Amino acid sequence: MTAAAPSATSRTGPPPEDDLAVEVRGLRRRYRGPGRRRGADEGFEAVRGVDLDVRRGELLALLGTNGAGKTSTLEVVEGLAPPSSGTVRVLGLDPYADRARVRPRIGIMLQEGGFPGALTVTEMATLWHRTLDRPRSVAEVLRLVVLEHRAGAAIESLSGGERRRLDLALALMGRPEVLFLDEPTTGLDPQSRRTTWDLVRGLLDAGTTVLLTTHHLEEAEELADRIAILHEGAVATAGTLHDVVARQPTRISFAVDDPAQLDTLRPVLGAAVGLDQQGGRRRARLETFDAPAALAALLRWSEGRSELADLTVLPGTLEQAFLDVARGPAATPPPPGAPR
Ligand SMILES: Nc1ncnc2c1ncn2[C@@H]1O[C@H](COP(=O)(O)OP(=O)(O)OP(=O)(O)O)[C@@H](O)[C@H]1O
Repeated sequence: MTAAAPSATSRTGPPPEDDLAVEVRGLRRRYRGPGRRRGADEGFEAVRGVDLDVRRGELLALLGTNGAGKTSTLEVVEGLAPPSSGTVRVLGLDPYADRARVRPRIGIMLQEGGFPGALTVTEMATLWHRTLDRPRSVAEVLRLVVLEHRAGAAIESLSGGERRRLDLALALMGRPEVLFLDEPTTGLDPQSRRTTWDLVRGLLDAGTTVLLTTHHLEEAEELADRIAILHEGAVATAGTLHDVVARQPTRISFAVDDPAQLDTLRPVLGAAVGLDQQGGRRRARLETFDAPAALAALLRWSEGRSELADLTVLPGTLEQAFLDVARGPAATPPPPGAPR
């Protein structure tokens, strides 16, 4: 992670504009009302200068801590609210000012569908069908989200996961070019989640662009072409899964019986080696961006010694990257190559 605020635009320079389905530049969104500081009345700025690109046909996963500003960002991109400042383009158009032209080309799955509970699934889907230009049939979307068996059920009788799938069915009924999914698999069991992932993969294969928010890191790992992690209204880190994970160190640990031996290890490694207690045994721990070199040095050092038992090597993970963002800038590791 760099000191300058990163953006979710490409690291190799911005793609050509006509390649972008969604383009967000310097987006800010302030809610009116009392501020959070005592006596302040300036409202609350939930989105503080976000840049995002979503190329046609790709899936960008927007991750972030609770309250990071994902939904606030998404609502502006969907054209449901104007930005306080900055610009947003969806399919080359302003989604708020040009919403009559943008709306028929996008699909939106909100966090809360808010459907009338007394209607049946089919009645709701049929109502929605009538509002669209060239929709998929009701039967097709219910089949896609595996909800045909609940077609005659009242919405109020659906389980949480079934309601999420109805939300998704309606979002993709209009054959959207760009699909916005706000936490699409929250409340879904592991099997239904996988079915939804397969459905999203199928839509991507057919050329649909997807901007998705999720708290399931595995979902981002499975589906995303690129990832952006938001924290306190700004993009904290972004890139492909590989880019984001490569900014995390590999963590190496091993059991030690005689901590005094580590005094000879530190100069060899040129890295800090910590010591803690786990499972009744002392473990040495170190972090490195050059795991092969550190492991080679460790093996050389361990020759002729009893140390280096129970060696574990954990490469960086998306979870680590997320926790790193959540802990804030003070905990941010230096970029690869930097001395530790
Ligand atoms: N209408 C509103 N008025 C004032 N503050 C709001 C309003 N809506 C959201 N906020 C605040 O803006 C911040 C960002 O909220 P937002 O819902 O965008 O976050 P999020 O990243 O989607 O969070 P979560 O992961 O918890 O769903 C939060 O602190 C929230 O309390």
